[in-house]
Amino acid sequence: MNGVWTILRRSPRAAAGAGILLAMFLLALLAPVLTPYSPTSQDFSSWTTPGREHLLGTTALGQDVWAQILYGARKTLLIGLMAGLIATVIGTTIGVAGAYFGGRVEDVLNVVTNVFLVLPGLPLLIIVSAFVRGAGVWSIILVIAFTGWAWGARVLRSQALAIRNRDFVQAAIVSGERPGRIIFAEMLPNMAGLIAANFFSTALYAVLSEAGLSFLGFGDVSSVTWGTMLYWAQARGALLQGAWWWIAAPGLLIALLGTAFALLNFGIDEVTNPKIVHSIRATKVLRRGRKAAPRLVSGGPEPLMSIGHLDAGYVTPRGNVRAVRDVSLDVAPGEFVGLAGESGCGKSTLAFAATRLLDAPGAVFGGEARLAGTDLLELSNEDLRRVRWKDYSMVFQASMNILNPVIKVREQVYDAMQAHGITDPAKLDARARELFRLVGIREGYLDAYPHQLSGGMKQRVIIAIALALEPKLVVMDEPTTALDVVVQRQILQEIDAVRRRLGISIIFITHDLSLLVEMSDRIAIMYAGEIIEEAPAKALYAGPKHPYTARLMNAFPELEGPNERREGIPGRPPPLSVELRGCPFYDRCPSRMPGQCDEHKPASVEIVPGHRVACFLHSPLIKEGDVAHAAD
Ligand SMILES: Nc1ncnc2c1ncn2[C@@H]1O[C@H](COP(=O)(O)OP(=O)(O)OP(=O)(O)O)[C@@H](O)[C@H]1O
Repeated sequence: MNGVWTILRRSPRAAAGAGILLAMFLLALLAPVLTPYSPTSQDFSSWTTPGREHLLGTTALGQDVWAQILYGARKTLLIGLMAGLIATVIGTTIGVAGAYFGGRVEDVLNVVTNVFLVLPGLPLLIIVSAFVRGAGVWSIILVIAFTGWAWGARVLRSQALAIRNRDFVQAAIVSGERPGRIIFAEMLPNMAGLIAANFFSTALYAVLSEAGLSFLGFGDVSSVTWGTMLYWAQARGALLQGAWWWIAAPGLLIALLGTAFALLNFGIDEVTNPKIVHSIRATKVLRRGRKAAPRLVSGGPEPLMSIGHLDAGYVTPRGNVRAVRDVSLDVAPGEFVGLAGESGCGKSTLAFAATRLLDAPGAVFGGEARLAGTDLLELSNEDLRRVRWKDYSMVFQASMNILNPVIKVREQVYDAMQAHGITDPAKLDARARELFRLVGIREGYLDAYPHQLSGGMKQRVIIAIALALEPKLVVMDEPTTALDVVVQRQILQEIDAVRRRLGISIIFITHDLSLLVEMSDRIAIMYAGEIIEEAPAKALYAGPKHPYTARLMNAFPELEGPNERREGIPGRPPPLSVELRGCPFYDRCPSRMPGQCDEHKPASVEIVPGHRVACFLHSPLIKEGDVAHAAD
């Protein structure tokens, strides 16, 4: 339900579509209240023009057109929605089953889908409906659903294939979950936006098909729908008689209903595609208790990026996974901030949420992400498009896969610049060459295709694109993890050189704490969705305060000195789908204090300027509630 409200709130198109649809539902429901006449009774004089007695005039047989419109809405809506629903269920089942099971099943389902796709739609509809002619509204619904599911199956299969390869689905398969559970609990919720958009586009197809079939006389002409009204109007020569109302009323309403479905389709796509679904209920709950975001570096410069009390995660059928919990983090202009922590602690969710890229079922539950004072989470999609790439950009681990293999690198580098108004060919060329020099690729590769470049070069191209408009901030989530260590180091050195030259800020996410110590001005350590320690890199290296940071440091080899055997951290982080009481590291902490650390949550406290830690060893008296109280 939250998702529905979010879509309506964020997309004026979806809201307009829903408004029109609601109005039509009301017309259909309130038909007996809105007209005293039956849609089929022929009690009136023929061809009466619209007026007080007959709002929309009468037909050749003396039926009231307004009554026909009201009662016809019932069947037209029923046909549109039910045919849309059935076609979506068939399309989703076939698309997802093919993607999930692969092999023979996928081959067979693909052939079936392709056969339906190549058969021309209208002739197929006409042939099938000719067979079931006169069999009633439900046969029309089934005919339309039967001929209209294939396109949805194709689209949903593509998305299901992508989701099936995601880590959480692979993990569910490996852990032996049943296919039905994986499909319904893991995959389908991730496809909700596309399934809903597909439903409305199929409903649109159904309404238009019913109108077309009825108009041609292949519908159930004995029942009153907007489509059969058109059929009878045409058959009785309404236009020749000048009875425009008989044609105009159902015609316009069909167009309006089609528009409503199309608007809902676009609106859902607009909101679910641009990577954010706000959970309003959760947002409200969390905002009620919002405190002022703490400034990280006391007395430091005004931050460029200020993430304040950000809560984000995933909406799943088993409840919300709170992968980012009340995280506040500031980044000063030109600063290199490293974010480290074990796998699954929420680093990527934080990066995606703060840059408005969190895909459904990901959701921002509350908080803010201000870039130069503007909260990115509040921007309209249009405004977001304006600032993305220009004011901030992102490089992710698999970013190099976004390069289109059949388009030359040059054009793909030009893309972002052209989208922001740089169109002069000479300027584009000069800038592209400069960027390539900056990230250490020979300019000649501008005219290569991506498949001619190595993984390292492709990732450099992505970094060049991210820097193209000289953004103030670049968020990098494991940008070099897929590359070998030598290339990794070279690229990182170049990123650092570019940052210093252009004065951009960087948020850099990695598992590799030793790398961060070398590169960063400041480091934040994440654990179980929270930032548990943050400090200047050198201070953190020299004296980590949180037992987790200390153990994390110990798990990596020293930068210098003899090689020693490193210890891991025994135990596992707590699940993020449950509320945590006390310190999240309690179970694994060698210094835990029963009665204190498991009962109370330690607040993040600045123990020396610029060094914050959330641990009772260093802030024994301060619990989270105390801080909230003090802030009030
Ligand atoms: N689509 C999803 N549905 C439910 N939970 C998810 C989904 N995606 C991620 N999670 C969970 O959210 C938590 C945080 O994941 P995230 O990818 O942000 O961690 P991370 O620190 O970036 O991990 P890594 O370093 O391995 O990339 C994990 O526990 C993960 O299982």
